[in-house]
Amino acid sequence: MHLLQVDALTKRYGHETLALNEISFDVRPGEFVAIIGPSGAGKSTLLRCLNRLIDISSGQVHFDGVNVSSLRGTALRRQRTQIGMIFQHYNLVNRLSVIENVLHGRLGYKGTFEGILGLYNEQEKQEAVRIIESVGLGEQIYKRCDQLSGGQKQRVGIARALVQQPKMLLCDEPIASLDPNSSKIIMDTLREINQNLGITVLVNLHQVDVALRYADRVIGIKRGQLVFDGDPNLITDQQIHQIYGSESGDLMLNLRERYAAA
Ligand SMILES: Nc1ncnc2c1ncn2[C@@H]1O[C@H](COP(=O)(O)OP(=O)(O)OP(=O)(O)O)[C@@H](O)[C@H]1O
Repeated sequence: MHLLQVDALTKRYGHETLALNEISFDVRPGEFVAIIGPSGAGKSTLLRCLNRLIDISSGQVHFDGVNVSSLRGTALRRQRTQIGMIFQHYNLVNRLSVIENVLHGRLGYKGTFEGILGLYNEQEKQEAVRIIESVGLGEQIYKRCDQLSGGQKQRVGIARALVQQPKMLLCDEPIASLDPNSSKIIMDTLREINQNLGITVLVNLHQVDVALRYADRVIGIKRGQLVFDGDPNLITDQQIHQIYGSESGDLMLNLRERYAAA
């Protein structure tokens, strides 16, 4: 049984740009999948199509047995509670506290009235505190988000996604704005969530070495097409070259240096 089934997914922006060209793949529950590819390959577009932040031009996406390709209104909102989203630039409300931002993850479960008034029940608040503590932000619960470091902000983003009680996390370049130390904390946190809570993770990454280190499976995208789908241990220099083209020379050198140092 697959959690996610993507069939011939195509996305055009206007008449000019074919951002995704008939992409097909399936994801089983509990997989940790890294999506790699050069800038402009279509990685962000892919994640945004999967939870319908943007409309699909053609093809189909099934999530947990539901065809999400054509969902609208309440049905789409309900569907989105099942999928947590984590962004490169965190998408937090900076003037609000950590717990207020995290509770925003519950909005998909609320009616408009409750949502506008920010009405959360005691159980939701306790669960939010527990999750904030679990990502190591116990001392920052009432701090405004503009007083946090980038790595801490991203942990708020992860906590906000987790209070949704999602079946899958979609992470769009979650470490692209972070230093190596914070990046490691975020990737370790995502791996723990995957392994301990069984939540399926799809993560877009620029850094091939990080993808190879953390993922069970790598999907390579180039100019909107799927050009690799498999075990990260089996990816060859030639395949990295195929995905990254002329950028791959430095990449492969970096990879070899890193593995030699490990
Ligand atoms: N809103 C948009 N309107 C028009 N074209 C877009 C839009 N968003 C993305 N594109 C185009 O679609 C293609 C895929 O972009 P996308 O952002 O999905 O790639 P990416 O692999 O995530 O790149 P990066 O790693 O640089 O974020 C690019 O050609 C981009 O210019």
